[in-house]
Amino acid sequence: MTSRLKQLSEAGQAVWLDFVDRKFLGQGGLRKLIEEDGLTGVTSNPSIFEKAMGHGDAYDAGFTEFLGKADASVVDTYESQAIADIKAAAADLRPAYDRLRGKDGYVSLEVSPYLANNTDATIEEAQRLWAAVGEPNLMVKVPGTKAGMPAIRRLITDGININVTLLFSLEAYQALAEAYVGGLEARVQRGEPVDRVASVASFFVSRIDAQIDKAIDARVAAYDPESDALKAIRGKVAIANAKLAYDWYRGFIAGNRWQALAAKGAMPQRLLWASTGTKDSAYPDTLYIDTLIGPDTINTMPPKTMDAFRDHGSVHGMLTERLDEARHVLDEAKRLGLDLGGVTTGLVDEGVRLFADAADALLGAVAQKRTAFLGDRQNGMTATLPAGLNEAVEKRLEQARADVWARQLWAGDAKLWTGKDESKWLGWLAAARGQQVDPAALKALGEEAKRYSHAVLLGMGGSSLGPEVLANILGNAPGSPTLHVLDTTDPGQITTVATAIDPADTLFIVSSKSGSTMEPELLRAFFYDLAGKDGACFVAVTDPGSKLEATAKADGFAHVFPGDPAIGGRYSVLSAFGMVPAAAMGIDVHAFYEATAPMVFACGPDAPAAANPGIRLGAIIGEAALAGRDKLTILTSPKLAPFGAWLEQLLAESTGKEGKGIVPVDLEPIGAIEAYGADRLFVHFEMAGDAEDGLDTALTKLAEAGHPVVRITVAKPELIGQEFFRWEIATAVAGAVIGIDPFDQPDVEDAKIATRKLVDAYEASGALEPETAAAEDNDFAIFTADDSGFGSAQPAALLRMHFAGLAPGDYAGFLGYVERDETNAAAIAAMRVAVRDAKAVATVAGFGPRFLHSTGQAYKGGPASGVFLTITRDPDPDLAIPGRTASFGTVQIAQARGDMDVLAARGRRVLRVHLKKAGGRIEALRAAIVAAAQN
Ligand SMILES: O=P(O)(O)OC[C@H]1O[C@](O)(CO)[C@@H](O)[C@@H]1O
Repeated sequence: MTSRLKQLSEAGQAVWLDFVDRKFLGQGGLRKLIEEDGLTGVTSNPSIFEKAMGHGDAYDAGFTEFLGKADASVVDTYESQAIADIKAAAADLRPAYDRLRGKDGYVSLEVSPYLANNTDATIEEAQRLWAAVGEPNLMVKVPGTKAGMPAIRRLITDGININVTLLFSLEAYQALAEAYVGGLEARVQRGEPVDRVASVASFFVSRIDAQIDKAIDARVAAYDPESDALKAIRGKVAIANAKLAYDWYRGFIAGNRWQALAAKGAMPQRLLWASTGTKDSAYPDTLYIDTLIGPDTINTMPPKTMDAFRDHGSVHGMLTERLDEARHVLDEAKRLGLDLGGVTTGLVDEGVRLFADAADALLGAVAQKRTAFLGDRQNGMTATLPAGLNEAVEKRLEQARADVWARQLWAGDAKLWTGKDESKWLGWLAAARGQQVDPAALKALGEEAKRYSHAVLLGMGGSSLGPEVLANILGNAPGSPTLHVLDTTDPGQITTVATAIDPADTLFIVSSKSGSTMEPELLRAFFYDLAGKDGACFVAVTDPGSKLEATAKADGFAHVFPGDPAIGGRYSVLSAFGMVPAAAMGIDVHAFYEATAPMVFACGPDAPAAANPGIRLGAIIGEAALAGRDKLTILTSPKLAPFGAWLEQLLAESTGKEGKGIVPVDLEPIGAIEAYGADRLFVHFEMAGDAEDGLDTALTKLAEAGHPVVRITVAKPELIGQEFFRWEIATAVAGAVIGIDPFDQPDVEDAKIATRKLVDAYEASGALEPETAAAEDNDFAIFTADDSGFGSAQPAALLRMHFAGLAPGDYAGFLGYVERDETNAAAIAAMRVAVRDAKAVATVAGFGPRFLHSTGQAYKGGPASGVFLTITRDPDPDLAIPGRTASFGTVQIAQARGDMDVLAARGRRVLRVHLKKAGGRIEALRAAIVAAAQN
């Protein structure tokens, strides 16, 4: 017996398959349907590909082959496989296409549903897919939205075959017919052929009944007086709607306008019945086939519906029959207030959303496959979160997916944050792909730098911390100079570097985005003098037009490398600010970007929130902060320890404002469980083969005790660039979660102003403003912001009172305006441990003025929970600044005082200890703090 499906084609209706799958195609399933059932077309959509690709392993070999050639974005990975399937289906259908001379034999591939409301993007994507598939029997599928119509007209004009999807109403269908005909007429006008441009109008059926029937059922259940009339049209509205669309089609193609095109060989835009699987089990499963048969139409069926029709479908009930009844059904629907217009409008939006949801699921699944395939080429991340936080994170990720945060972020949509000028600060996204630097210039610099044994980078905050990570984690290549980073005014530290180098054998890199930051300016003056005013061994990295650029030109610097003004300092490491020093150290910048790329792809606009490692991390740290776990505690395996200083400036300066934000806790030695309050989130970084004894067990115990623990693994040093990028995305996303602008630093400026005031006064008068200690002994002089409440207590008593104020959720900050060396670092670490263990609070530490350009923002502008101890001393020996009255030591003290004034003005609890020469200096303070914490 002839297949029942074949009988449909005999009745003039083409049978298409609404399904694609790699195995099915590979096993000849489509060819069998073509042969046995007379099938002449295939349709696909994001849901179909999600079912095919998102589950099972049928595509694993394809993914492996594609990604094995070069790493790629999530969407490119998906498309590579979708296009392969579409090409395979096109090949199977090609004999039919040739035999029917282009009248049929098509396969459809849909443009991204994310573009459904964007005409230009739809055009671009359709043209791209058309070229990528490169088969004449492809139909690019475009949603029939308002924005879709002009795109369709344009694409038809271009001669691209178009399947228009998501048509529900007669009005939309008529607008589409206008677009199609308009496109063909434009071709005729240009003298181009129209006989091989094909288009179909996919009219959705069952979804209409699903909505209308629901409304009917609700009213019947509520004993509507019209219940009988309502029941009489149940399950009939969608078919009536389709029949009238077909009736309009017949009238239209009979008209003169169409006939003129037909005379030139144009093919009518056939109606294609889609959404033909019944949604209501009370209806026959072939309802939307049996009733919609007619010449020059298509019915695309999912395999189940096709099987059902093959088994028990009936070929009767032509579309042209009982049109009066159809009109009556629609009249009745109108009379009964069933609002078909509202339903069909709503269904377009819902259809777009459903396809976007399916695309999210599909791309999420592909992202996971991609990550699994890449193995340790992409840094890993796992999170163990307490139940409440986990729930909040998953909820946030779902919101981020539905509200398209990934695409909003990459498109620079300020609405993701506070709607201010955030869109101007996203240059770091392109920079991560190597687009901000000039590779040839960097290569040349690398060669040039080989003539030096040392390189010294002079910069602050973002301009110094990234290069410092690169120097400490990657180091210089053999034959290239060793990089020293100076981000201080501390005379001892400057002297240490000045004596470690030979100025005649050193390349100096002056790095400042603004080009007006005080510290690099003073350091430049100092080293320029030291190098005998020879600009040839200096290079500058600075934003175009800065004061530093002018100085560099005037002083004959060897090169000036431009930054991108659309990148803030703390997001600048993957731009010239990180890559110039990297190149100078002999690091292969091109290879570095390649090693970073997997994370850039993984965090791309096409990776839905839950499968996007940057967004997931941002949701975790943002939600943790909202839940009071705002002390992000950084623990690392030894080789990754230098990363913390860069990370803390990124997090603190980006999020710590308006009394909100994340307080990063770096270099605090791990402690016992009891030492940690409920305000912690632990983040562990581990380089392969670098595990620290006992740390893993300690982390497991912390997680078991209910603390959130995120673990990040890095296979080798070269992959550190991935963490720069992951955390930049995460920080930007955490900003959105917390509700702040992650790209400004509103509280940094005040300390700079206060310092300048003090230094200017010094330059004018030769002395800093006098100050009176609140208490003094042989070791220390203690200064308070005001003398209220302290009376004439002894230093020890003042310290005790200061730390006694620490409550759960507070943190203690040690701000040392002393040389950043091992002795001081160890002493401060011991102070932190003593306070943490005694008070169960988090502790932070910074060396001044370095931290002023980093965590200083959060200490002043973030949560008001900091209790600070500023540590100063008179430097001995001090160091003169060329051309200035003030010495480096004076500037450093002025910075400490200026910072303390601003902290106090912001209501932060702060005390300053000035270490006296007579005492044991830092050791004496360590002992005093240990004692003060105990009481
Ligand atoms: O590169 P610049 O302009 O010298 O700024 C250095 C650092 O100072 C800050 O502006 C904070 O003071 C940081 O954001 C920045 O990274």
